[in-house]
Amino acid sequence: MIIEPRTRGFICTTAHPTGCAENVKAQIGYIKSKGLNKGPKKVLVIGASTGFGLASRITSAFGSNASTIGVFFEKPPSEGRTASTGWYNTAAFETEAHKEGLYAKSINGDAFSNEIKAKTLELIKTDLGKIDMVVYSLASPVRTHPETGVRYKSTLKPIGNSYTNKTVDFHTGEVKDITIAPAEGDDVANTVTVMGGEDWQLWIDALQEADLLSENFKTVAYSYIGPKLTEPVYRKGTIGMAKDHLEETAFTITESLKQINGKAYISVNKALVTQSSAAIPVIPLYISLLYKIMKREGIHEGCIEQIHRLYQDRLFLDAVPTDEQGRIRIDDWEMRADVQEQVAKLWQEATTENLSKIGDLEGYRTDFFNLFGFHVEGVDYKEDTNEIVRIPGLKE
Ligand SMILES: NC(=O)c1ccc[n+]([C@@H]2O[C@H](COP(=O)([O-])OP(=O)(O)OC[C@H]3O[C@@H](n4cnc5c(N)ncnc54)[C@H](O)[C@@H]3O)[C@@H](O)[C@H]2O)c1
Repeated sequence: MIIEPRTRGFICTTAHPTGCAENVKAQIGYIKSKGLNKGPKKVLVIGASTGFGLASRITSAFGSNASTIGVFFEKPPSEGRTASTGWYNTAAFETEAHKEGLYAKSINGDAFSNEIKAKTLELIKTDLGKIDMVVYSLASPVRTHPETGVRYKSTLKPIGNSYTNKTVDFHTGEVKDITIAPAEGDDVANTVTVMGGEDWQLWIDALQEADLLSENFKTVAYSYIGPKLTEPVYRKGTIGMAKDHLEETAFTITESLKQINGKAYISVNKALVTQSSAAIPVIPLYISLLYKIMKREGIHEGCIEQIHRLYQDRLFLDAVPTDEQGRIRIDDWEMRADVQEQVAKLWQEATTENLSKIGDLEGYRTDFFNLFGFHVEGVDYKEDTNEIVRIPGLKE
């Protein structure tokens, strides 16, 4: 079929297999060209099909020849309907990994559930024995609690007062004010339940109880801080409370891993266009201004560059550099004072009329369509494309 982007706000309901495969190959090419001095050997990536999780899987496999198991929640294709983007990404990743003789298998389902945890543990036990790293890179708006069956929804709201600021509709380029009402009722608690650290801890506890973690095991989860500008809706909002909880959980997990000399890390990553960040009001405008400055300064990175730097210059050094709260910082270039000063200045100036000049709206849009395999250079979108693609190592 001829596959075209079908967007609804920040969602795209179609994905292009060839475009997704080209994206994955480009990320693999980047890692191969850079190499890694040191890396993991047997890795479980939870949230492995898009964004930072996919980049972590690629960096592990093609940087240090790691065997990888990926867990994710993606929609398979059916006749006349494309799969979701993470499905095609994974199919391409596994095809490339298998060509090089690398072990790569995947599990598609709800990572929050006991069933998917049990299935993953079984696969590790049978195929890998013990693993030396878990990357926890889930981003989800909902979580069904495995014990109670209650379904919690996360929100992206300020706490205390409503928040008004500029935002952009990145499809039309219209810059306008948006007001977001403050959290109410159980919004904070629910968001912490979905995006906090409880599920990360449950995974590590289950793996440890099953004796599947090797000596000096590492686990890393991803967090975000961002500038003052977005604080009310991000770091001091409902999602920020969840990130606080996730960050505290790193200490609890490290404590529980003492016997095997294991350690849990938080890596604070840069703001990037992913399916998750596109959903957060205000952030797309911030990212389009940030991209403009970081590209001009020659310090722009995507997910793959970020994760390569995380492995090469942080996580696998003998002494892992962290901030005073024990977090790894690969948002260091985003947070540079000169970068933030320039973004804050542009923020004041940004209007519908000037955004395409003073910001990188085009870069934002390209990245957004690229997420789904569209607007990828070299892909012939007029060509008839088979939407039915198999993931070779998918565990049914
Ligand atoms: N995008 C950013 O700007 C940014 C910046 C810093 C930190 N982070 C953090 O990085 C992490 C990953 O975010 P991302 O932006 O790469 O997101 P993403 O949307 O690209 O990836 C989310 C992944 O989680 C999987 N997933 C979602 N729900 C699931 C479920 N119930 N069961 C199994 N898998 C499920 C998806 O299949 C996908 O693989 C998040 O913790 C996010 O807060 C993101």
